[in-house]
Amino acid sequence: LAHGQGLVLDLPYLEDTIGFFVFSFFGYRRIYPFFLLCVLGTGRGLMSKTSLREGQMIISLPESCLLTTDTVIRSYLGAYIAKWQPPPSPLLALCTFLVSEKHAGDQSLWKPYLEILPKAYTCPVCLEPEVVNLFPKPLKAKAEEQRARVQEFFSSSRDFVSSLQPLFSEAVESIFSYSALLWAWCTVNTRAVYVEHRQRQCLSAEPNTYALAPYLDLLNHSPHVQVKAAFNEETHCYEIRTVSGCRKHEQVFICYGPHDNQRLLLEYGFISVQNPHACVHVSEDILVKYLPSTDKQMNKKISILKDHDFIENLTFGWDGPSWRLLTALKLLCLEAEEFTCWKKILLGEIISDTNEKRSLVIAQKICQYFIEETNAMLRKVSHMKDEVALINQLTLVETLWTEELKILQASAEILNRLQTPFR
Ligand SMILES: C[S@@+](CC[C@H](N)C(=O)[O-])C[C@H]1O[C@@H](n2cnc3c(N)ncnc32)[C@H](O)[C@@H]1O
Repeated sequence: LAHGQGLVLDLPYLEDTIGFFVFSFFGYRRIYPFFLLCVLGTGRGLMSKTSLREGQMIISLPESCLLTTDTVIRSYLGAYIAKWQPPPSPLLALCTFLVSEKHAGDQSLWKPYLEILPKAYTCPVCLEPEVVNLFPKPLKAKAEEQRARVQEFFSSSRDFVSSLQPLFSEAVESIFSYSALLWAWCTVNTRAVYVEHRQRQCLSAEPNTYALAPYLDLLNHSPHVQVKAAFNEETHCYEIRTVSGCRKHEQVFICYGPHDNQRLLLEYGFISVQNPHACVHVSEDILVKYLPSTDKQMNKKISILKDHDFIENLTFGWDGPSWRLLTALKLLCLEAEEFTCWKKILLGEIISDTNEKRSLVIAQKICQYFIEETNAMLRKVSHMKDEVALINQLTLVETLWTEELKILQASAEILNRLQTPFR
């Protein structure tokens, strides 16, 4: 199997577990051409028993199978949500329902689904701070934002959660603990599909676009496939069609979006090896690191880049430095007498051989700096793997840095070739 060794389980198992839920519980008996497949590396996934042609339906899940805020509002929680002021957010409503149903155990109608949900997640908010500390700088900042957002989500849930006490014999604080709400938050964040719902007065005005889709949410991500996924208003089903087709007995992948690895780790807790969208981000401080500090126009150049939205999304990728990164460097490398030409640079024009050459040299230096930094981080992670009992978390970070190193090495080679005409 492309993603490591796997174990194929046959339909009886599927019927026993989630099959019971989707096929029997909802009286929904359409048989999909899938086995459930256990794959190391991607977690569980689905495999097609037949080949799927371009445009063919992968899965069509009826609205009644979706777990949305409508489900929550129709439930025993609905009355509590309706009377709570200010109205809880759609995310809080869903998370509260997930925790409450999990607590209900055998009594929950959603038990078969809840049982197959992961017990733990690997989004940065779930990782140890010493592991997050090993992230590339931009990801580390986003991971810290994520942690702060989840903590705020938890503290702002306290009053609403207290209002639910009449529903439970145990103290609500112990049921809706930080770890329980974190688990629910990660479940929604990593598994929900996008379905627009009408705004409900009993919920806050934040986006109400989450739908948990049992069975469908076993589909793993590949950046190499294309799918069309949306809620079909005519059939009232959430439908996914393959655009690229799928071979018989292969795992069926969908594409969560054209995300780079840092985004995949941040939102879904995994890294995609050989991801064509993977890249290494160049921040402002690194961009100017190898430029002469004596350049009197440097501040002006930086503010031009900022005004024209050229200071962010500067990257190295498998194809070398991005056009945006080279353009920013060309502008920063302008000689004093060329400075008036800055608009031409932003339009993609070549100003002079000197400018072309200088910008490539600086790009190469930045790339080399990143290669050294990446190698140092890989050594650090490797030492920590010997000492700290966080092997899975450290392996995740190691994979991220290893992929970044491959990208930088490819970029360095490309930059070498680009400089040949100027030697
Ligand atoms: C919608 S679920 C897919 C089903 C999941 N594998 C499971 O066992 O429940 C999304 C999660 O699956 C995992 N995943 C999806 N695609 C992956 C991939 N290409 N490589 C590794 N893990 C992947 C990640 O943990 C992600 O958060």
